[in-house]
Amino acid sequence: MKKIAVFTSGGDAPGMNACVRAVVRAALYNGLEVVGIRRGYRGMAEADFIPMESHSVSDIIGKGGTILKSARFDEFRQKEWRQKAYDNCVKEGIDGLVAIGGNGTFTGAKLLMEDFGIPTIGCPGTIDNDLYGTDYTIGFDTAVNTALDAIDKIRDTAASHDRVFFVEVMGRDAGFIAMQSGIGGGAEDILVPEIPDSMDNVIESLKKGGDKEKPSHIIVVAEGEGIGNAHFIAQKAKEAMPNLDIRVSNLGHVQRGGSPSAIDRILASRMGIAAVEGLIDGKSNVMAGIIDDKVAFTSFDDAINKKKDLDVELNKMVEILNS
Ligand SMILES: Nc1ncnc2c1ncn2[C@@H]1O[C@H](COP(=O)(O)OP(=O)(O)O)[C@@H](O)[C@H]1O
Ligand SMILES: O=P(O)(O)OC[C@H]1O[C@](O)(COP(=O)(O)O)[C@@H](O)[C@@H]1O
Repeated sequence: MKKIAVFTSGGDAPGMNACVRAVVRAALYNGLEVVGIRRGYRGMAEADFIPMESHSVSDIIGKGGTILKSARFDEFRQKEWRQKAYDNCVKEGIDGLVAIGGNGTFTGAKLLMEDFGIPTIGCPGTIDNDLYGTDYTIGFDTAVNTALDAIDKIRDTAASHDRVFFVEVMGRDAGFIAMQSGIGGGAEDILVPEIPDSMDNVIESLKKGGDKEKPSHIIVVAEGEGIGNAHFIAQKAKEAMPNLDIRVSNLGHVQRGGSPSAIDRILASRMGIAAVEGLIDGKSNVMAGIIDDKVAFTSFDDAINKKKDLDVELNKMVEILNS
């Protein structure tokens, strides 16, 4: 192996830059040439390559977003676009890839590998933490802390006005951010897609709040919650309990930005180095994750298809901590 490429794709997650830096520096350390591909698979199909030197990644470890930019590029589902991407990689002399992203990014990488045999290792980059084969994904810890900071601030105003707040956090299909930020923020209730909920349960929880002379109430709602989004749930709650002063706050994309936490910087650096060392060792079609604080490689198939379970028992804590 002589020359590898690194790219970020799908969403962006705080810590992706730390991962790009680790990949570049680990490649150079091991005597490999390295290029960056801008805007993920779009850049691969459009030959948007930039040579990376050690200084190219100076001063990015603490920066949010991704210097390589990210893109959602649905055309990559078609083989003709993957062919173009592969041809560009061959022209550029690339013989290994490090893909930083989530499920979709790994699906694209797996198809590229199956179609053309280009060795690829993935690093899990998504704030949602919903990837099998790693205890935590790059960006999750920072996103939880961002959500927590917002919940603390919402608590101040909720308490002053005796209000009920439904706070929606990200997590398209998973409740990891909701569970951790909800517990850390002292939420009275947490609604996640992994636990079947009903409006009756929500209303019961709101009534309990009233009984305890604790009229301010924070309910954290994961984006993928089965009942509906925070606005819908708030509207139903208002219909059932018109006397409550209810507000909704959707934290949105602020959760994807900002300087990565120490945990994310270190996680991303470990994963980036592991990906390069994995390629050098002849590994491919795998994701470099960290399980029980040790590097672990998991096949793209498993990372994509197996579901990482949220520990639903954590929800029991919410009941105990609100008694
Ligand atoms: N089924 C697929 N086949 C080929 N490429 C895919 C597929 N799914 C996703 N991709 C590529 O990966 C990119 C990132 O996927 P996406 O689901 O948006 O984000 P993430 O990687 O964070 O899950 C897509 O924009 C597309 O270029
Ligand atoms: O605005 P976008 O880019 O479509 O992303 C929104 C999505 O990004 C996420 O934060 C994470 O998505 P990725 O797994 O693609 O990184 C989801 O929770 C959310 O639904």
